Amino acid sequence: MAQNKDSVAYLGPKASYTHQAALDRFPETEHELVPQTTIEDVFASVQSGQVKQGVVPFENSSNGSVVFTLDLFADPTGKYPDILVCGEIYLLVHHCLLGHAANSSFSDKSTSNGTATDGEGTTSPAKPLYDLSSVKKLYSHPQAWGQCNIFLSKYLKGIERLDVSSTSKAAEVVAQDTTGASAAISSRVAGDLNGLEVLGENIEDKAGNSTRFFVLRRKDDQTFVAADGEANENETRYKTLVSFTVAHGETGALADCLAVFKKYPDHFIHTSNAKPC
Ligand SMILES: O=C(O)C(=O)C[C@]1(C(=O)O)C=C[C@@H](O)C=C1
Repeated sequence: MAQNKDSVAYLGPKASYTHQAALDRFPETEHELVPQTTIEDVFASVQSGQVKQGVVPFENSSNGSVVFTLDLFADPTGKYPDILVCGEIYLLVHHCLLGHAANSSFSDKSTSNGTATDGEGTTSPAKPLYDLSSVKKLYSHPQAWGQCNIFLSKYLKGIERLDVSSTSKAAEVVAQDTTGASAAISSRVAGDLNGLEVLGENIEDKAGNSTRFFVLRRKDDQTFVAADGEANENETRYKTLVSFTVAHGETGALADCLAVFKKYPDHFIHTSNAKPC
């Protein structure tokens, strides 16, 4: 495990969307990017100080919250008391269906690109680039299924779906099966890295499909604490993530908590003025 002070953990392996988001913010020329097997491993490596920061997926424009990450923020067993969100990264997510196409024939490529959108930004389903009749198993991260419903229900209805820890893990698994029976929903980058064919491209339901990632750090990390102090002196405004639990037995408990925003409007600024930290 990297001890470098500029090390950044991410949900791996290489070529995951989380890796791509991490590279956007933390170029490898200045940071050591450290792949982790699960989102929880990213939390654990930041909490333990093994890495300086971590990148985790948080929510998707078409499929909503990443529940694994939300559960870790809720932290019911108190494992991650020092984790703080200190940044956000948005990534446009274009999914591909990846596999070994050696035994399949080409479908008509001239009609293969389904990227037209309707008025609501919904993408009509992309058409497969290859005959998919040999595909018997699909691998991906659970978040990806819900982003590709139209393509999956039209061309791969009833095919067994197997959850794996990330989309790039799915590409790795599928690369091992050269029979053509397995396919992954993952990125083109992961396909290239694992020697897989693109059997379908832009298979996400909605144009503009994007995922928001959070950057994590320890709240007592002195290098950031000093920078925060300096920023506050300059009246820099930050977005804030607040996590809390309400008394579930009390009617209106959540409304009571939220009422504080109405009661003290001067303490809160409109987010358009806030700097993504
Ligand atoms: O980073 C990856 O590749 C993942 O598998 C995670 C994840 C997520 O949990 O949202 C990241 C981006 C996409 O929305 C789909 C999956």
